[in-house]
Amino acid sequence: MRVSLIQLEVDLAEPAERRLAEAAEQVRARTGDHLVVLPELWLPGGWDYARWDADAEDLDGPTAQAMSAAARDAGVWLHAGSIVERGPEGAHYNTSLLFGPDGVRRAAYRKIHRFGFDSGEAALMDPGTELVTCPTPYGTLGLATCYDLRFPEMFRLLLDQGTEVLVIPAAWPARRVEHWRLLARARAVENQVFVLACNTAGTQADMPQGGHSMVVDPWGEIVAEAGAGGQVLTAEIDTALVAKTRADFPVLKDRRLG
Ligand SMILES: NC(=O)CCC(=O)C(=O)O
Repeated sequence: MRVSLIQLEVDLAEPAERRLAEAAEQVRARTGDHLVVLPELWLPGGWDYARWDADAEDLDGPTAQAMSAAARDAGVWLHAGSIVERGPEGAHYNTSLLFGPDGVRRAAYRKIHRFGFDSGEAALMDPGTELVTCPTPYGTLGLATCYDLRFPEMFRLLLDQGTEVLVIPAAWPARRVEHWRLLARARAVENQVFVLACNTAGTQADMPQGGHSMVVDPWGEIVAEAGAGGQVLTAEIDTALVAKTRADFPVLKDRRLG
């Protein structure tokens, strides 16, 4: 399958409507791809906490509607990155959305691990509680978001739910970009899955973003990697490699602790 990771250079000085229209245009331009991925919180910004309450939307709000239409127009599976979801009773979630090529929402994942050590996201967002996987014609996708990448136990659980391709949108800063590169490969190697890790570029709320979106195969090889700036990273991947890797090097059969 052909995948494209749209590493958006998020400029929060730009009006949100323009950023939404531009992102939708970039998705529409990916006709011919099978799966397109956008980063975490690319519309409200991953680090501009002050905007989150005002920018919160419901699951069928303006971002979801624009992304649904773009997925349908392009005829692609679209992981639309994440929104600030306005949940029931004043709750807020960092929720990623997956649309099928018909524009129908197939999955919504509320980020489980919140970043900030009692401030920022950890203080302002509520934690998700459910793992999310979604079957597609190209294999089962397992959804995770940014900071989740640091919690390997989550990925074992996603593996046990059939994940073959992990899709991980992020707003990961430049100062820890080597952690990002290392952990994306580690999650691929230890679970023998493809990892599609789509980061943001640019600077948000004085926090330079790391870029370096990556497509990693189940052997841990980097199939494609972006630079630091805004970029569309496209790669061909063969998801049959998941079963082949697990058969040729059956390390997962030696698990003893669950
Ligand atoms: N948006 C995030 O989850 C940031 C995570 C991060 O900066 C880190 O894990 O380091």
